[in-house]
Amino acid sequence: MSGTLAEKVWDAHVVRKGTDGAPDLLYIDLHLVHEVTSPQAFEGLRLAGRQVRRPDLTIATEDHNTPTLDIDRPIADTTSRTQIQTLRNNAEEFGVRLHSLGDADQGIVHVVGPQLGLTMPGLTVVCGDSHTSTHGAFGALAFGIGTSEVEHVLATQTLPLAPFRTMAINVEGKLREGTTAKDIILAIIAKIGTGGGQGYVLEYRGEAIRNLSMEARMTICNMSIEAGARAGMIAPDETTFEYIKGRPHAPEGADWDAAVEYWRTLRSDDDAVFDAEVTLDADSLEPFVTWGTNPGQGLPLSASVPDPVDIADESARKAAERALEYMALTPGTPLRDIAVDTVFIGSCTNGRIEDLRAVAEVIKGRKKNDDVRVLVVPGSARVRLQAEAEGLDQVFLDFGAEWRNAGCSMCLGMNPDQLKPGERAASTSNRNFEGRQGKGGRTHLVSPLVAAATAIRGTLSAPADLAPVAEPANA
Ligand SMILES: CC(C)[C@H](C(=O)O)[C@@H](O)C(=O)O
Ligand code: SF4
Repeated sequence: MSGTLAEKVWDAHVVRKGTDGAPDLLYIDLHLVHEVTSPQAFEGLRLAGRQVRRPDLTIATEDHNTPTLDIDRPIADTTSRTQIQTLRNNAEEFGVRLHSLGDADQGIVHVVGPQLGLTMPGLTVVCGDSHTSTHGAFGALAFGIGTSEVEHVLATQTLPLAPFRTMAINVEGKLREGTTAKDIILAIIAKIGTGGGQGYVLEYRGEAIRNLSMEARMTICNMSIEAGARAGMIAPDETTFEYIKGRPHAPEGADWDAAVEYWRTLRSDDDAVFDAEVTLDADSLEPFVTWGTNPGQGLPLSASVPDPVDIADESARKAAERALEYMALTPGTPLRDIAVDTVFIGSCTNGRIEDLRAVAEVIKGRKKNDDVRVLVVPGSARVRLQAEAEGLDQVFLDFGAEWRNAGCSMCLGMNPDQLKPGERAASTSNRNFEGRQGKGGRTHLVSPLVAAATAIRGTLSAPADLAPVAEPANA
């Protein structure tokens, strides 16, 4: 029977089929855990006298509450310290592997899983975190779950899941220079809206997707949730296999060959029917930035702040009015004229080594704008080590940026890295809700390339807006 990628992975994991509209019970292959959504789940186990059913399929890391400075000192903030200590206690009590601050494999949960080779095609992956959709880039069915579901998975390694609908997102053509995966996903969300993916598992397909690296594919799947989707997926291919091969948890020898043979079957059949289809043209795509307070309020960088008067739909108009007021923006202002005081480069959307390389390439030999504070926060300690091995840290420091330790950091400001009221950031993260990066802070979501150029010019900019670096006279 022909099916979509998502249906194939789902069907391979049904432990018990639901009848009369009841959810199917699915087997879970990988459970990722962090400090924010796990304390009550472990407490639930403790109260019920239960164990973690499969500690070998469960892995925890510290990310949201970790400081990015002075990580060898006790965490100053009491709430964060308690949160992290609780995870450490739980991991020890229940025998769960934990990568703590200071460990080379600590980092944002969605950066750590793929990096260790734990995230693989065809797996079901869950985590008490909405951006678990990131792992779908490998052809895994990856869902964010709530704390009570975390407890259920800890106790049983299964999860009852309601049926989903499928949406194909076809991104055809070739990306132009200066346009990236981030621009693709921001454009998709602007097109279908923050509720456009509700109830769906999205499958990103087409030439532009096939040409993307794994890291870029993760950027896209990461933000599926910002379109309201249950999950986002991309069929695995040679790029996927290449990325996984040789990683600490990747299969080896005959197991590798068998795995790849199976992984090759994980694609939507040519005659598979999707419940919905959307198409985006990569050829005409420009760098995209958000102007509002949800990830769907985005436009090409060459556009101007929209005038709510021109928005026909009343609720969208009201949302735009409110967003512009919060963002302190005037309709008609060219987006390129918007000055920021902070540039944040990091998060599970764009905190991987490739993102840091892309930024370094743009800023090399230049200085940041005097009025802008630039924070570069690697997505994991490994990314940090790799960047340092490549000398990227020096490029950031010479530029005038701050080079920090790994974690979620200013993506959501659960640690000291926050915007002050009224401050405005260009951020490579995924959410621009009111107060997301600090109370009263204003966020423009951008790609790493736009972040880099903005840090130089001080206003939202793309690398194409930069004057060439002057060659030394004696060169
Ligand atoms: C803290 C966590 C539950 C949350 C999420 O689920 O996404 C966070 O990671 C975020 O990005 O807002
Ligand atoms: S980096 Fe941001 S989006 Fe990703 S898990 Fe952390 S807080 Fe959530």
